[in-house]
Amino acid sequence: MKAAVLGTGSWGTALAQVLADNGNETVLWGRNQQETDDINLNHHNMKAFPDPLNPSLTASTDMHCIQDADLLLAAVPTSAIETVLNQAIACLDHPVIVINVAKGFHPVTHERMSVFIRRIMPAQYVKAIVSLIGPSHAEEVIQRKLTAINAVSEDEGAARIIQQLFSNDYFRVYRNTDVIGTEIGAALKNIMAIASGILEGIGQGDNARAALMTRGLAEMERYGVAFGAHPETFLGLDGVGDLIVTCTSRLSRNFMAGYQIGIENSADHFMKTNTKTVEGLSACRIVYEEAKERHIDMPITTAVYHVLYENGIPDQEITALMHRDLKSEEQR
Ligand SMILES: NC(=O)C1=CN([C@@H]2O[C@H](COP(=O)(O)OP(=O)(O)OC[C@H]3O[C@@H](n4cnc5c(N)ncnc54)[C@H](O)[C@@H]3O)[C@@H](O)[C@H]2O)C=CC1
Ligand SMILES: O=C(CO)COP(=O)(O)O
Repeated sequence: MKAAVLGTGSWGTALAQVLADNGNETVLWGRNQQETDDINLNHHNMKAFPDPLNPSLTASTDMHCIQDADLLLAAVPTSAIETVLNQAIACLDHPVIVINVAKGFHPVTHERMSVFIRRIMPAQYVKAIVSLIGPSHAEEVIQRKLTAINAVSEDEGAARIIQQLFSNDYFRVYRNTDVIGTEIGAALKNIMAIASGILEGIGQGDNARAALMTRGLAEMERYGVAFGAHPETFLGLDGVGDLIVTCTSRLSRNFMAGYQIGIENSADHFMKTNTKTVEGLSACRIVYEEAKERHIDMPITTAVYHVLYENGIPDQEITALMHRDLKSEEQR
């Protein structure tokens, strides 16, 4: 198989290395010449990692590098995916399996990533769409540390191909057909990771984090089910799995965003200065708006929304959450 990976960021580079480790010819497309030179000449992507890369990886800033690929893996943030896929479409002349790894929603239409990709990719260029999502810090995958993730598609044959293609000694791929539940789980856990970082930043402890993760999971499931997800999906890699890895780790940019906001007891400075990919910021806005319209009870998302977008004070939002009407709380 020849694979083309769009994006020379941390996740694109790490997944390209998994493909290269498995013997696939793999090229990365990126917009930054310095990064593609670093990959081609030094077998490094210093902007993303200090670790050396599989030397068989190549990179290019010319989108024509995707032309003979069997597989197109989009590894750019949700905010950039439309621009980048449109550039890719202009260079395609044959059908490919499209893999999405972004966790979030289209910033304007609020579509899940696979829905958005299906809408903008001309049907004659799409063999299948698969989301490859799960608890997976790129910093660990690049060091070939053990990771398990889901290949998600309604097309079980395509999910099976992706499962075989990526699985190896350190990377184990499961399959799931609940596209709605997995994509919603992978997006909403970023909101909970921001909340978890806030708790850490304001000096709360393990009890608070356990409560947040448990109630956060209930919220993710409630939202997902309202959109047609299977509730059991949220007990899998794209629910509780990804929730654990991001709510408890300083490798998570969403957690670290929350941590800074918690320390400062305000999101003001962070929102004005952040340049990193923190998908939970736009996911929070989108989920807040969608939940409001559909009357889905999302107390943690609402509190994070107040902090990020309405100058809410983190410790006051937490006090308000603790004083919610007890009668409305279910047992779990
Ligand atoms: N880093 C990780 O551990 C994981 C990331 N993801 C998801 O993967 C997606 C990408 O994340 P990362 O690779 O970590 O982000 P990153 O910030 O490390 O890299 C993003 C890449 O996209 C490129 N890019 C951004 N805007 C662009 C534009 N307008 N045109 C062309 N290229 C553009 C950047 O140049 C960079 O190469 C996100 O949705 C993230 O949630 C999912 C699982 C793990
Ligand atoms: O999705 C991830 C791990 O599964 C990466 O999390 P962050 O985007 O918060 O770094």
